[in-house]
Amino acid sequence: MIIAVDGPAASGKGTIARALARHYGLPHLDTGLLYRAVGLNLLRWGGDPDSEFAAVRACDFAQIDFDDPELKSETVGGLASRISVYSLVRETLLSRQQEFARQTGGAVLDGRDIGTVIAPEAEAKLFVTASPEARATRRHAELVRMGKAVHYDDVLLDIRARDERDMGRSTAPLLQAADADLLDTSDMTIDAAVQRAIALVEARLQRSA
Ligand SMILES: Nc1ncnc2c1ncn2[C@@H]1O[C@H](COP(=O)(O)OP(=O)(O)O)[C@@H](O)[C@H]1O
Ligand SMILES: Nc1ccn([C@@H]2O[C@H](COP(=O)(O)OP(=O)(O)O)[C@@H](O)[C@H]2O)c(=O)n1
Repeated sequence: MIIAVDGPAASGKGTIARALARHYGLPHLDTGLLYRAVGLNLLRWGGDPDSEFAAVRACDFAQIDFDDPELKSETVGGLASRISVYSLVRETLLSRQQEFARQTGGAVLDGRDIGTVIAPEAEAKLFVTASPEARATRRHAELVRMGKAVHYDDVLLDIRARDERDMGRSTAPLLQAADADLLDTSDMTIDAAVQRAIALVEARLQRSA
Protein backbone atom coordinates (compact mmCIF):
# COMPACT_ATOMS: atom_id res chain seq x y z
CA MET A 1 0.00 0.00 0.00
CA ILE A 2 1.27 3.47 -0.88
CA ILE A 3 0.15 6.37 1.33
CA ALA A 4 0.76 9.86 -0.07
CA VAL A 5 0.82 12.77 2.38
CA ASP A 6 1.09 16.26 0.89
CA GLY A 7 0.72 19.74 2.28
CA PRO A 8 2.35 23.11 2.92
CA ALA A 9 5.24 23.88 5.27
CA ALA A 10 4.72 22.98 8.95
CA SER A 11 1.20 21.66 8.40
CA GLY A 12 2.13 18.50 10.32
CA LYS A 13 2.43 16.25 7.28
CA GLY A 14 5.78 14.78 8.41
CA THR A 15 4.44 14.02 11.89
CA ILE A 16 1.36 12.36 10.39
CA ALA A 17 3.36 10.46 7.75
CA ARG A 18 5.74 9.07 10.39
CA ALA A 19 2.81 8.02 12.59
CA LEU A 20 1.06 6.31 9.65
CA ALA A 21 4.30 4.51 8.77
CA ARG A 22 4.57 3.22 12.35
CA HIS A 23 0.89 2.25 12.46
CA TYR A 24 0.98 0.28 9.20
CA GLY A 25 4.59 -0.98 9.55
CA LEU A 26 5.68 0.75 6.34
CA PRO A 27 8.93 2.55 5.45
CA HIS A 28 8.71 6.35 5.29
CA LEU A 29 10.38 8.93 3.06
CA ASP A 30 10.37 12.67 3.83
CA THR A 31 10.86 13.92 0.26
CA GLY A 32 11.41 17.50 1.47
CA LEU A 33 14.78 16.32 2.78
CA LEU A 34 15.91 15.59 -0.80
CA TYR A 35 15.17 19.17 -1.88
CA ARG A 36 16.73 20.46 1.33
CA ALA A 37 19.88 18.40 0.62
CA VAL A 38 20.19 20.12 -2.77
CA GLY A 39 19.82 23.49 -1.01
CA LEU A 40 22.47 22.56 1.56
CA ASN A 41 24.90 21.48 -1.16
CA LEU A 42 24.45 24.84 -2.90
CA LEU A 43 25.07 26.65 0.37
CA ARG A 44 28.23 24.65 1.08
CA TRP A 45 29.56 24.77 -2.45
CA GLY A 46 28.72 28.44 -3.02
CA GLY A 47 26.39 27.51 -5.90
CA ASP A 48 23.95 30.04 -7.34
CA PRO A 49 20.32 29.12 -6.52
CA ASP A 50 19.20 31.24 -9.47
CA SER A 51 21.02 28.87 -11.84
CA GLU A 52 19.10 25.72 -12.81
CA PHE A 53 22.37 24.19 -14.01
CA ALA A 54 24.04 24.71 -10.59
CA ALA A 55 20.97 23.29 -8.84
CA VAL A 56 21.00 20.13 -10.98
CA ARG A 57 24.70 19.67 -10.25
CA ALA A 58 23.85 19.93 -6.54
CA CYS A 59 21.51 16.89 -6.79
CA ASP A 60 24.25 14.72 -5.34
CA PHE A 61 23.76 13.08 -1.96
CA ALA A 62 27.23 11.55 -1.56
CA GLN A 63 28.24 14.00 1.17
CA ILE A 64 24.82 14.43 2.78
CA ASP A 65 24.02 13.12 6.25
CA PHE A 66 20.22 13.05 6.29
CA ASP A 67 20.28 13.42 10.10
CA ASP A 68 22.23 16.70 9.87
CA PRO A 69 20.17 19.32 11.79
CA GLU A 70 21.32 21.98 9.29
CA LEU A 71 18.95 20.40 6.77
CA LYS A 72 16.09 21.65 8.98
CA SER A 73 17.23 25.30 9.04
CA GLU A 74 15.06 28.01 7.53
CA THR A 75 17.93 29.10 5.25
CA VAL A 76 18.13 25.63 3.76
CA GLY A 77 14.30 25.39 3.59
CA GLY A 78 14.20 28.67 1.65
CA LEU A 79 16.87 27.44 -0.76
CA ALA A 80 14.98 24.14 -1.16
CA SER A 81 11.85 26.06 -2.06
CA ARG A 82 13.76 28.13 -4.65
CA ILE A 83 15.47 25.21 -6.40
CA SER A 84 12.34 23.06 -6.33
CA VAL A 85 10.80 25.24 -9.07
CA TYR A 86 13.28 23.83 -11.64
CA SER A 87 11.79 21.03 -13.71
CA LEU A 88 15.25 19.48 -14.29
CA VAL A 89 15.82 19.27 -10.53
CA ARG A 90 12.41 17.64 -10.07
CA GLU A 91 13.15 15.17 -12.88
CA THR A 92 16.53 14.30 -11.35
CA LEU A 93 14.91 13.49 -8.00
CA LEU A 94 11.91 11.66 -9.50
CA SER A 95 13.22 8.10 -9.90
CA ARG A 96 14.61 7.92 -6.34
CA GLN A 97 11.19 8.83 -4.94
CA GLN A 98 9.26 6.55 -7.30
CA GLU A 99 11.50 3.58 -6.51
CA PHE A 100 10.91 4.18 -2.81
CA ALA A 101 7.15 4.42 -3.35
CA ARG A 102 6.96 1.26 -5.46
CA GLN A 103 9.06 -1.01 -3.25
CA THR A 104 7.48 -4.34 -2.34
CA GLY A 105 5.00 -3.95 0.51
CA GLY A 106 4.47 -0.25 -0.05
CA ALA A 107 5.55 2.95 1.65
CA VAL A 108 4.49 6.28 3.11
CA LEU A 109 5.88 9.42 1.44
CA ASP A 110 5.32 13.03 2.39
CA GLY A 111 5.97 16.15 0.33
CA ARG A 112 4.19 18.46 -2.07
CA ASP A 113 3.52 16.34 -5.17
CA ILE A 114 3.33 12.74 -3.94
CA GLY A 115 -0.35 12.23 -4.73
CA THR A 116 -0.23 14.21 -7.97
CA VAL A 117 3.14 13.31 -9.60
CA ILE A 118 5.27 10.80 -7.68
CA ALA A 119 2.58 8.21 -6.88
CA PRO A 120 -0.76 9.13 -8.44
CA GLU A 121 -1.67 5.47 -7.99
CA ALA A 122 -1.42 5.68 -4.17
CA GLU A 123 -4.22 3.81 -2.38
CA ALA A 124 -4.62 6.58 0.19
CA LYS A 125 -3.89 10.31 -0.19
CA LEU A 126 -4.04 12.96 2.47
CA PHE A 127 -3.72 16.68 1.93
CA VAL A 128 -2.69 18.06 5.32
CA THR A 129 -3.11 21.76 5.91
CA ALA A 130 -3.39 24.38 8.68
CA SER A 131 -3.71 28.15 8.80
CA PRO A 132 -0.49 30.09 8.09
CA GLU A 133 -0.60 31.40 11.69
CA ALA A 134 -0.88 27.91 13.21
CA ARG A 135 1.95 26.71 10.99
CA ALA A 136 4.16 29.69 11.87
CA THR A 137 3.53 29.11 15.60
CA ARG A 138 4.59 25.46 15.23
CA ARG A 139 7.67 26.19 13.11
CA HIS A 140 8.69 29.04 15.43
CA ALA A 141 8.45 26.73 18.48
CA GLU A 142 10.43 24.08 16.64
CA LEU A 143 13.22 26.55 15.76
CA VAL A 144 13.34 27.94 19.32
CA ARG A 145 13.66 24.35 20.62
CA MET A 146 16.61 23.96 18.25
CA GLY A 147 18.22 26.99 19.91
CA LYS A 148 17.63 29.42 17.01
CA ALA A 149 16.88 33.08 17.82
CA VAL A 150 14.00 33.74 15.42
CA HIS A 151 10.99 36.06 15.47
CA TYR A 152 7.48 34.75 14.93
CA ASP A 153 6.74 37.50 12.36
CA ASP A 154 9.74 36.49 10.24
CA VAL A 155 8.72 32.83 10.37
CA LEU A 156 5.18 33.77 9.26
CA LEU A 157 6.56 35.84 6.35
CA ASP A 158 8.79 32.94 5.35
CA ILE A 159 5.87 30.48 5.46
CA ARG A 160 3.75 32.78 3.27
CA ALA A 161 6.61 33.25 0.77
CA ARG A 162 7.14 29.48 0.56
CA ASP A 163 3.40 28.84 0.10
CA GLU A 164 3.35 31.32 -2.76
CA ARG A 165 6.36 29.74 -4.49
CA ASP A 166 5.21 26.14 -3.87
CA MET A 167 1.68 26.82 -5.13
CA GLY A 168 2.63 29.18 -7.94
CA ARG A 169 5.32 27.20 -9.76
CA SER A 170 4.46 25.68 -13.13
CA THR A 171 6.06 22.25 -12.54
CA ALA A 172 4.35 20.05 -9.92
CA PRO A 173 2.80 22.87 -7.89
CA LEU A 174 1.49 22.17 -4.41
CA LEU A 175 -2.18 21.28 -4.81
CA GLN A 176 -4.67 18.85 -3.39
CA ALA A 177 -5.07 15.82 -5.67
CA ALA A 178 -8.68 15.38 -6.80
CA ASP A 179 -8.88 12.06 -4.91
CA ALA A 180 -7.09 13.22 -1.73
CA ASP A 181 -8.79 13.63 1.66
CA LEU A 182 -8.35 17.06 3.24
CA LEU A 183 -7.13 17.17 6.83
CA ASP A 184 -7.03 20.64 8.42
CA THR A 185 -4.98 20.35 11.61
CA SER A 186 -5.23 24.05 12.67
CA ASP A 187 -7.26 23.25 15.79
CA MET A 188 -6.12 19.67 16.37
CA THR A 189 -3.58 18.27 18.77
CA ILE A 190 -0.97 15.96 17.23
CA ASP A 191 -2.78 12.94 18.68
CA ALA A 192 -6.15 14.02 17.27
CA ALA A 193 -4.62 14.71 13.84
CA VAL A 194 -2.94 11.29 13.77
CA GLN A 195 -6.15 9.50 14.81
CA ARG A 196 -8.10 11.35 12.11
CA ALA A 197 -5.44 10.48 9.52
CA ILE A 198 -5.66 6.78 10.41
CA ALA A 199 -9.47 6.94 10.20
CA LEU A 200 -9.29 8.56 6.75
CA VAL A 201 -6.86 5.92 5.47
CA GLU A 202 -9.04 3.12 6.89
CA ALA A 203 -12.12 4.58 5.18
CA ARG A 204 -10.21 4.69 1.87
CA LEU A 205 -9.07 1.09 2.23
CA GLN A 206 -12.62 -0.05 2.96
CA ARG A 207 -13.98 1.83 -0.05
CA SER A 208 -11.43 0.27 -2.38
CA ALA A 209 -11.80 -3.29 -0.92
N1 LIG B 1 -1.50 19.14 15.14
C1 LIG B 1 -0.40 19.71 15.65
N2 LIG B 1 -0.48 20.54 16.70
C2 LIG B 1 0.61 21.13 17.21
N3 LIG B 1 1.86 20.96 16.74
C3 LIG B 1 2.02 20.15 15.70
C4 LIG B 1 0.91 19.48 15.09
N4 LIG B 1 1.38 18.74 14.07
C5 LIG B 1 2.70 18.94 14.02
N5 LIG B 1 3.11 19.77 15.01
C6 LIG B 1 4.46 20.25 15.28
O1 LIG B 1 4.72 21.24 14.30
C7 LIG B 1 6.06 21.14 13.81
C8 LIG B 1 6.03 20.90 12.29
O2 LIG B 1 5.46 19.62 12.06
P1 LIG B 1 5.96 18.70 10.85
O3 LIG B 1 5.23 17.42 10.96
O4 LIG B 1 7.45 18.65 10.82
O5 LIG B 1 5.41 19.55 9.62
P2 LIG B 1 5.72 19.45 8.08
O6 LIG B 1 6.30 18.09 7.81
O7 LIG B 1 4.39 19.65 7.42
O8 LIG B 1 6.67 20.57 7.77
C9 LIG B 1 6.71 20.01 14.60
O9 LIG B 1 7.41 20.56 15.69
C10 LIG B 1 5.54 19.19 15.10
O10 LIG B 1 5.80 18.52 16.32
N1 LIG C 1 7.88 16.69 -2.76
C1 LIG C 1 8.41 17.88 -2.48
C2 LIG C 1 8.96 18.15 -1.21
C3 LIG C 1 9.50 19.39 -0.95
N2 LIG C 1 9.53 20.33 -1.93
C4 LIG C 1 10.16 21.63 -1.74
O1 LIG C 1 11.11 21.58 -0.71
C5 LIG C 1 10.87 22.59 0.27
C6 LIG C 1 11.18 22.01 1.65
O2 LIG C 1 10.26 20.96 1.87
P1 LIG C 1 9.95 20.41 3.34
O3 LIG C 1 8.81 19.45 3.20
O4 LIG C 1 11.18 19.90 3.98
O5 LIG C 1 9.51 21.71 4.10
P2 LIG C 1 8.65 21.83 5.40
O6 LIG C 1 7.25 21.55 4.98
O7 LIG C 1 9.14 20.81 6.38
O8 LIG C 1 8.90 23.21 5.84
C7 LIG C 1 9.40 23.00 0.08
O9 LIG C 1 9.17 24.36 0.37
C8 LIG C 1 9.16 22.71 -1.39
O10 LIG C 1 9.43 23.84 -2.17
C9 LIG C 1 8.97 20.05 -3.16
O11 LIG C 1 8.95 20.92 -4.04
N3 LIG C 1 8.41 18.84 -3.42
